[in-house]
Amino acid sequence: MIQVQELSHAFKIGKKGKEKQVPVLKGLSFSVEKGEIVSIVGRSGSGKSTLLHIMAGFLKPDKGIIEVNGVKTSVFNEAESAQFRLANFGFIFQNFQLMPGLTAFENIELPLKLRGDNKHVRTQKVKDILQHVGLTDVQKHYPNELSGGQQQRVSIARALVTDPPIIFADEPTGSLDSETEQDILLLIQSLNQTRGITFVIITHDDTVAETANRIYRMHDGELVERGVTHAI
Ligand SMILES: Nc1ncnc2c1ncn2[C@@H]1O[C@H](COP(=O)(O)OP(=O)(O)OP(=O)(O)O)[C@@H](O)[C@H]1O
Repeated sequence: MIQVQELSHAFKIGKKGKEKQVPVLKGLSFSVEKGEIVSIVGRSGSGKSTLLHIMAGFLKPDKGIIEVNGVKTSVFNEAESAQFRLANFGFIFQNFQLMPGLTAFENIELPLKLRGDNKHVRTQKVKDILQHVGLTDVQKHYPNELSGGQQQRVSIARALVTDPPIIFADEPTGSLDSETEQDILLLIQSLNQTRGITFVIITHDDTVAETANRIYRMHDGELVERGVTHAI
């Protein structure tokens, strides 16, 4: 489903004329199969977010090939990447990234508006998803009127509402207490099983990593497979 081949990326830092290259990804190759939950662990600064940004097409790599469902996305320009993202990827972030001026319902509805769905289709889809993630009762609440776990459910619902085959999650439970973390991990597993969504999860946390079918560790710019926790 996702194939990453010989991916290299370095950031330039320092003053113009005296820039230094800092290599972050060094010829990294790995793949994610359809229907898997894959987690990527590694110490802070090891390049996990850089890898996610490249896979999602936010950042162009210096070298390497990325294919998603047989489509070579690494050659896309910005507009092509944005269009591909809207159709294929959902995102979940540690700090939820909800729009503070929109209700839970409106936050979830937003990607459907961006894609041009009509009001009737939007309402139906948002209602279905609210029920699936257990938020029907708080749909009119604004983000600051929701708990952390509820806000993360809204952001998961927003990621799901366009039916993307792949969801990227960057520290999805990083701001939650351990009980709420467990709820969110169970929700991710259930969405993986009932909807067949593929998840790529970046995390520091071993409990989160172990939700995955496969764990990779970022080490010295490459990914090393750390083990299969439970095969799909
Ligand atoms: N825009 C940038 N310009 C220069 N250096 C950058 C930039 N973005 C990231 N880096 C550097 O690249 C390295 C990898 O960063 P990245 O954010 O991918 O790590 P990470 O593993 O996700 O870390 P964390 O777990 O702390 O989020 C770090 O050394 C960081 O300082």
